[in-house]
Amino acid sequence: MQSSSLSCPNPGGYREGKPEGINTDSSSHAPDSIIHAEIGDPVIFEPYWLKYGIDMVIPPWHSISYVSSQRQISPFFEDFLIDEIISVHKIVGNAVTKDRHIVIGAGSIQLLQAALYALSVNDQSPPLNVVSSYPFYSAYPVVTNFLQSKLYEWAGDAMDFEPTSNRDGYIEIVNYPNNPDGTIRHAVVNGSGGVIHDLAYYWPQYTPITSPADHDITLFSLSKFSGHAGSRVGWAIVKDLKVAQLMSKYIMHNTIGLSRDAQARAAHIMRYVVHQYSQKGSAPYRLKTGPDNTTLMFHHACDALEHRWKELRDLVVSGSRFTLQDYPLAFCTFFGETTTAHPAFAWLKCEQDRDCEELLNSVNIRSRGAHEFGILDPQYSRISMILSLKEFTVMLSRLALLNNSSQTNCEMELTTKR
Ligand SMILES: Cc1ncc(COP(=O)(O)O)c(C=O)c1O
Repeated sequence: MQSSSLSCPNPGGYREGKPEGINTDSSSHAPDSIIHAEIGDPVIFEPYWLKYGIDMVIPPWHSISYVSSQRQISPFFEDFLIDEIISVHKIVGNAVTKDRHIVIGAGSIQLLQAALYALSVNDQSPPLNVVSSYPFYSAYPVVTNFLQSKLYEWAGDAMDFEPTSNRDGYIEIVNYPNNPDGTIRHAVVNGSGGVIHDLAYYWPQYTPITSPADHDITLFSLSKFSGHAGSRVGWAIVKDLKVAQLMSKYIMHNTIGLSRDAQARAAHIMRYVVHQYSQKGSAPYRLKTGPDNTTLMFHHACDALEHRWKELRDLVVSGSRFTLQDYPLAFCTFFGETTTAHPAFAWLKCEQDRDCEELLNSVNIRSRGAHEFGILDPQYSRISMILSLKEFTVMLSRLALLNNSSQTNCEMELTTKR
């Protein structure tokens, strides 16, 4: 038995297939079935990997030891995964990796906690304030306060945070493109604190890549890069060696590193993507240069998201019930074209209804209401754009029902169809 995790993917083994269509049968969804659009589960990638992915085998004798690397700042980080991470960023041009340290964790959510620890552990002051501009990713307050740490505590909206002489210790989390509203954000607190940049969605399928990110601590996640959320692999690119060492220490004490199987799988997936694009030369990798582009991961994902966003926008403008965030055009260095964002979530505003989450609930679409993102206005709710095609299609048909009818009429229509 051989482990393909340790060798280059064989181009001859790639399976060809048609790109994801949008014409999926939605009849099997009963009107009372629940559409789970409240979570950001990236199963939109599943058909792609089913068609184009190549198999990988990890034999039972492989990765038995706790430790692997002799080269990295932690013996729990696989050298070959770090090499692939660097290659991926080089191809995409979305982050500076030269003279940086890479820390690997169980998803970017563990790395966020590692970064909070690293930035606060040597601070003698009362707990550091953790802030983020709202609407902020709903996990930030939960994760920050989960263990009721003495090192840091959630302090809410970064815009409201006023550093004063006796209250200036803070850590700001900046997320771009932002979950839930897809906007590009910058740090807003002008004090002497640390900043964590969460760039889970800074990939060309979601937003134009305008320049390589170059921050003190930058978090990325396999889940939004290629859809492999279940592998639980994230990485941080860190400027300062001491911060990287403290983050690695947190991961060592928290989970004794990350599964080596997961690291091998992540490296295998990345190697596949790197191989695809390096065969095409260097960036820009134009969007419409040939029929084989649909076999390329970023092109395929970008296409699928662009299609979904067009469908949702067409629906929204055909009525007056909903509005959506607009995104500016920007030059994407990866595609070499001026493109716009197609975020993983739509930040839907219900124009005629007091509570958007409640309205969507009435047609069995679960969404995440604005209150979870620090916003008091219940007219906003977040829906996933990266759910399965089947669920997306049903969600659209239910939104269409709502769009041109009063809530009561719409419910009547759904009831009649049962
Ligand atoms: C902004 C943001 N950061 C981090 C995460 C967590 O990613 P991971 O699955 O790598 O823990 C998510 C997941 O949806 C996210 O939306």
